[in-house]
Amino acid sequence: MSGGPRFKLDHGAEIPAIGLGTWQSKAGEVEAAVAYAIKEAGYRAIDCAWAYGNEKEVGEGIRASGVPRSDIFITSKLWGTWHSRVEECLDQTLANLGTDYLDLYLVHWPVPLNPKGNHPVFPTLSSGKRDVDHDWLLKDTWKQMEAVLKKGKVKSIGVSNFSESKLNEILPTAEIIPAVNQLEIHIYNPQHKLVAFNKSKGIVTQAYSPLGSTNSPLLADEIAVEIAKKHSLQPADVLLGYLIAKGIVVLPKSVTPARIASNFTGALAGAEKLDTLDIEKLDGLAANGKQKRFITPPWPVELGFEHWPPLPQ
Ligand SMILES: NC(=O)C1=CN([C@@H]2O[C@H](COP(=O)(O)OP(=O)(O)OC[C@H]3O[C@@H](n4cnc5c(N)ncnc54)[C@H](OP(=O)(O)O)[C@@H]3O)[C@@H](O)[C@H]2O)C=CC1
Ligand SMILES: O=C[C@H](O)[C@@H](O)[C@@H](O)[C@H](O)C(=O)O
Repeated sequence: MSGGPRFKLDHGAEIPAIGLGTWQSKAGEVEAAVAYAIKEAGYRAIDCAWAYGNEKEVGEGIRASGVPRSDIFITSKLWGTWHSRVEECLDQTLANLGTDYLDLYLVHWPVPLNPKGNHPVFPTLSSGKRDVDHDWLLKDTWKQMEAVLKKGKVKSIGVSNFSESKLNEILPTAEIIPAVNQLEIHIYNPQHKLVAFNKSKGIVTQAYSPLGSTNSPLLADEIAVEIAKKHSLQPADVLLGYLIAKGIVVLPKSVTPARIASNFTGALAGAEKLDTLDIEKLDGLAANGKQKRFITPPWPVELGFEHWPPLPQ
């Protein structure tokens, strides 16, 4: 099976420490990227979402790899307009991907959106603000997540973009603890406290945008470059290896074959070569003036995160 190192989830399943991201991977590019990642570069995990609009092509890429479905860890995510209809959104995702189960299903954001609004993905009010369903409770979304798990349609369930306060909206009534919390985590937004909170609850942290997303300044960070030079690594290897060394799953996205391959081998090399001092230096960057988030959609509700921009007026 391989696919690199794996981390244990609380209920005993295992999750590959490296997965390929697919957000903003375009039609005409993503099938080849996914097939290459699995067949040539050694990936065994793919991170998808209903909202990315490219799940059909991702599924084609998985099949084109020739690697059996059972060897691949597929994650997808429930979008906000579906919080009150979890199984329906999941069924669309399963049909899109051409599979009858997911390895991991996540609540994409802790923000239920109006299912009868003016747009199926991003409903808005006349003010232009996103149309949030303020009457729907996250604990009821979670009940439905538990139901699809019990039905066998998904092997693990988790959340994404949940702060400690949002986790506390579901934990008291949860029968099943989220296996994973997928968050924006990288050297400029390490969220040390939230990662520790996840750990205290047995929740594995996954890092999205681990390279700093599109046009990232992280790859040129002085300290990351210095550590890369010291170990004959690329800066991307340092950014990814740093997270894996801390027990955090990384989800680098690329549609460029050379980067898909080097992110996989480089992440492993980085995790092996970085020493305690390197990790300490990288851990301290955000607190020393480099704190920055790259993914801050204009949700008109408090998410409870540190370092989140003011809500839209
Ligand atoms: N749960 C959530 O809300 C979110 C989840 N995610 C998930 O996490 C994944 C990763 O996050 P994402 O925001 O895409 O950002 P990443 O940090 O993975 O960065 C992706 C960008 O970096 C480029 N890149 C990739 N590898 C290298 C490299 N070795 N050297 C230089 N540039 C490189 C890619 O370009 P190119 O493709 O052209 O090679 C792309 O522009 C997403 O694809 C998605 O699956 C992301 C955001 C939010
Ligand atoms: O997973 C990727 C991100 O969460 C992305 O789906 C959102 O940031 C979305 O573009 C939004 O504007 O809300």
